[in-house]
Amino acid sequence: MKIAVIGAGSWGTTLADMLARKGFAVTLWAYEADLVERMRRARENDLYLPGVSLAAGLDFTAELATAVAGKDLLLLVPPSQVLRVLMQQAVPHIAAGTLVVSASKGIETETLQTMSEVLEETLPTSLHSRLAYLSGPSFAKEVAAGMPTAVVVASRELEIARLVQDVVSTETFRAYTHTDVLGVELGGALKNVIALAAGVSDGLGFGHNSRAALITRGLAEMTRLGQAKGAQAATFAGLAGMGDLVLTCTGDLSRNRSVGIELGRGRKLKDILAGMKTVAEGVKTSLSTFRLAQKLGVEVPITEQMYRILYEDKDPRQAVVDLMARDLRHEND
Ligand SMILES: NC(=O)c1ccc[n+]([C@@H]2O[C@H](COP(=O)([O-])OP(=O)(O)OC[C@H]3O[C@@H](n4cnc5c(N)ncnc54)[C@H](O)[C@@H]3O)[C@@H](O)[C@H]2O)c1
Ligand SMILES: O=P(O)(O)OC[C@H](O)CO
Repeated sequence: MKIAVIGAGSWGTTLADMLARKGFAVTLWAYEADLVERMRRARENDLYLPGVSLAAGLDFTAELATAVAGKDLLLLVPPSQVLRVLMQQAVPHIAAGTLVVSASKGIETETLQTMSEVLEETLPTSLHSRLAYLSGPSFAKEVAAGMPTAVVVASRELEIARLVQDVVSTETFRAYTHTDVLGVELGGALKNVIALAAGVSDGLGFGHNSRAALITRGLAEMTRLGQAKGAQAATFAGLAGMGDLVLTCTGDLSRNRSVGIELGRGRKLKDILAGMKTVAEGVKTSLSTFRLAQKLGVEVPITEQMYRILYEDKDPRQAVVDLMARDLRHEND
């Protein structure tokens, strides 16, 4: 099977390396042409995955058309906000019958569309039944180090999910199948917003009680919004929901949680982002999720406060006060 991985950030590079080691012919497309040159020479992604020696058979290119042409499977791993433009450029070169798997976690800010909605709008209808989504608790660094990891592959067509499950699973990377595409992709996108909030809580010096409350009530609002959009509630109790939420709200490797910690310590968003070359998807997804929730008439109190901290420069301490002062209610309301 010939595979192209689109996006050479830490996750795309890790997945490309893993699949090349499994014996597939893998081409990794990078946005940065100079990075391609360096990866070819040193077999290391010094920008996004330093210190990891890449598989001998892994091929690199900065040409998107070359990357996608003649492939059996495309694994899409760019930041979510650029998926649309990349697909618009790639479409004329994608062969009929190609499997297309998205591993990006986010919601477009302009359209409020999820990755499945973006792909269904940009790819020809003939490819829609060939689409799948990879999500779940998976820090790239830990996967690259061969640490046991469990993820979910969702597709509306169970057969396609099974096919992709077989392709991506290894001795240390265990994929489960799912058919709730929306639930799986929303779990991965929405948890980033709650992870920012958990970081803010840590940065403010709050403790385990606060974090546990954010995780649990965060899951409640993720589920509420997901259901309003047509996802299944049970999906949010699985790897792509609760699993990824716990990982990202507690793990020191999370970029989203790290950004939240800095905000909680009083740094300004633009200063934090200026020093970052990696993507913290939750920053943009806070905006899209808050707008989406307003559009669907769903209450998302944690996301709303995160949006106000990020986009209205609200003092994080006041955001906590406002969250705690809301009307008292039943837990399941
Ligand atoms: N890193 C992880 O542990 C991890 C795990 C699961 C899912 N993800 C998801 O994978 C996606 C990619 O994240 P990552 O962590 O691999 O990236 P990263 O933060 O390591 O690197 C940033 C990436 O953005 C790319 N980029 C920047 N500007 C671009 C542009 N204009 N056009 C195209 N590409 C551009 C860079 O080339 C690079 O590939 C995100 O949606 C993320 O949520 C990441
Ligand atoms: O580092 P983060 O916060 O982008 O999280 C990475 C992955 O989504 C964890 O599953």
